[in-house]
Amino acid sequence: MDTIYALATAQGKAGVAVVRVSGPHALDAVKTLCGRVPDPRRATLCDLRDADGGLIDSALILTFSEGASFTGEISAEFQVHGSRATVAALLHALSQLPHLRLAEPGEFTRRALENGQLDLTEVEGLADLIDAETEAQRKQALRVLSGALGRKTESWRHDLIRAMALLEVTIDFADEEVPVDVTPEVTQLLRRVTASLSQEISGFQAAERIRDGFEVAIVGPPNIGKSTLLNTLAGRDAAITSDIAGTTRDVIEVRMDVGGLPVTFLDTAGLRETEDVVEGLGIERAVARANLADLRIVLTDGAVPVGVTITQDDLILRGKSDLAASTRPGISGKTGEGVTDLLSHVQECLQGRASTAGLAVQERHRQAMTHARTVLESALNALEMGDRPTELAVEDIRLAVATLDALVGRIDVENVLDEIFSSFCLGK
Ligand SMILES: Nc1nc2c(ncn2[C@@H]2O[C@H](COP(=O)(O)OP(=O)(O)OP(=O)(O)O)[C@@H](O)[C@H]2O)c(=O)[nH]1
Ligand SMILES: [Mg+2]
Repeated sequence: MDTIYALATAQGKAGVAVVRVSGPHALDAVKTLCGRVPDPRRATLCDLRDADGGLIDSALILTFSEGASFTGEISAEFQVHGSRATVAALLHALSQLPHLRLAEPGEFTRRALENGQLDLTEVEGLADLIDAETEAQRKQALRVLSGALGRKTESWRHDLIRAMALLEVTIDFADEEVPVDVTPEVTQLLRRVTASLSQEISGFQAAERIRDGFEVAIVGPPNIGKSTLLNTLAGRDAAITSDIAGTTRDVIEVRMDVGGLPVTFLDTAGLRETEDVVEGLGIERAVARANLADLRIVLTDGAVPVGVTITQDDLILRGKSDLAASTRPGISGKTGEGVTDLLSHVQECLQGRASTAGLAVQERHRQAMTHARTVLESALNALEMGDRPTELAVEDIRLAVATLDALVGRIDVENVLDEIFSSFCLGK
C-alpha cells in the first residue's frame, strides 16, 4: 500500500494550510522532516527541514494511529502557514521521500471506505457536506454523513433476515406438520419494512431539492416589472430591464439563500400573443420552466396568464403596486414594497416541503429503496395469495437484502464507486 499525501485545505492564500499524509510510511515522513515523531493526537510544534537541512516552516504536527484516523491508516497532518510557497516547499519535500506519492482525487476517502471508517452513504454525505452552501444543505449532508441511512438500512436488514429465517423453517418442515404458522409474523415484518421504505422514498423529492435547490419562477405579462423584481431580490442587475414590452427573452436564474434553503429565482419572458419568432420561443420557455418550478410568483395587472398552471402555494400579486393604491396584495420591485412578505411566503412554503426530506437524498438511494420495496411487495403477494411457493418469497427477500447491502456498500459496488468518487477533488 502506497503512502499518499496531498493538500487537504483549499488552494491559495490562507492563514493555515493542512497537508495530510496517510499510509504505512506516514510516520517515517514525519520523522524525516521533523527529526522526531510526536505522540498520536497531541498537537506538537516542530521545525520542518528539507533534505539539505533548510527550514521549510515551523508547523503544528498531528499524528494518528492505525484505526484512529480518517482513513483508518497510520497518518499525519502538517499544519503550516498557508502560503502557496510554503505549501509548495512542503509538498516538494514529501515528494522526495521514498514510498510517498501524491494522492489521487478522493483517495483519502476511498481508503476510509475500504477500511470501514465510512460506509458508501457516509461518503456521499461527506461529498455533499463539502459542497454545502446553505444551512439546510449542511444539516442534510451531516445527517447522511453521521450514518443515519446506514443505521436505518441495518434495521430493515435485521427485519428481513428474521423474516427469511422464519420462512426457511417452514420450508424445512415442508413434509411434516408445521409447529406454528409463521405467516402472520413474516407479513408483519415485511409490511413494516415496506412502509418505512415508502416513507423514505416519499421524502426524496424534498431532499433532492435541498441538495440541488428549489426553483421559484416569476411570470406575468410584459412590462409588469418581473426583471426589476428579480434584480431587487438579487441585490444586483442580473436582468436587463426597460420600458419596452418583451425585453426579457431567455430565462434568467439567480441563486439565493432563503432562510437556509437554496432557491433559484427565475425571471422569464413576458407572456403575450406575439408575431415575433424569437419572443415566441422565449415565451414557450417561460411557460415550460414556470410549470416545472416548485413555486410561481405571478405578477399581474388583472388577468392570470394562460398556459401557466397555478397551484395552491403560488402567489398572485399586482405588479408595480406603487403606481396605484389598491386593497389587493401587490409588489413593487422599484420601491421594494411587498418584497419582505414575498420572501417570507417563499421561505414558509419551501420549508414546509423541505421538512418532509428523509434519508434518501441521492437518486441512487431512491432507486435502491424502490427496488427493494417492489421485490418485498412481490414476496408479500406470494405469502398472502399463497399462489407461489414459499421459496420464491424467500428469494425476493434475499434480493431486497442484497439491494440494501449495495446501498450502503456492504457488497461489491465498484461501478458506483467510480461515479461517487468522480465528484471528489484532490486532498479529500
Ligand atoms: N413604478 C414602477 N415601475 C416599475 C416597477 N417595476 C418595473 N418598473 C418599470 O417598468 C418597466 C418594465 O420593467 P421590467 O422589469 O423590465 O418589466 P418585465 O416584466 O421584466 O418586462 P418584460 O421583460 O418585457 O416581460 C421599466 O421601465 C421599469 O423601470 C415598479 O414596481 N414600479
Ligand atoms: Mg423582463
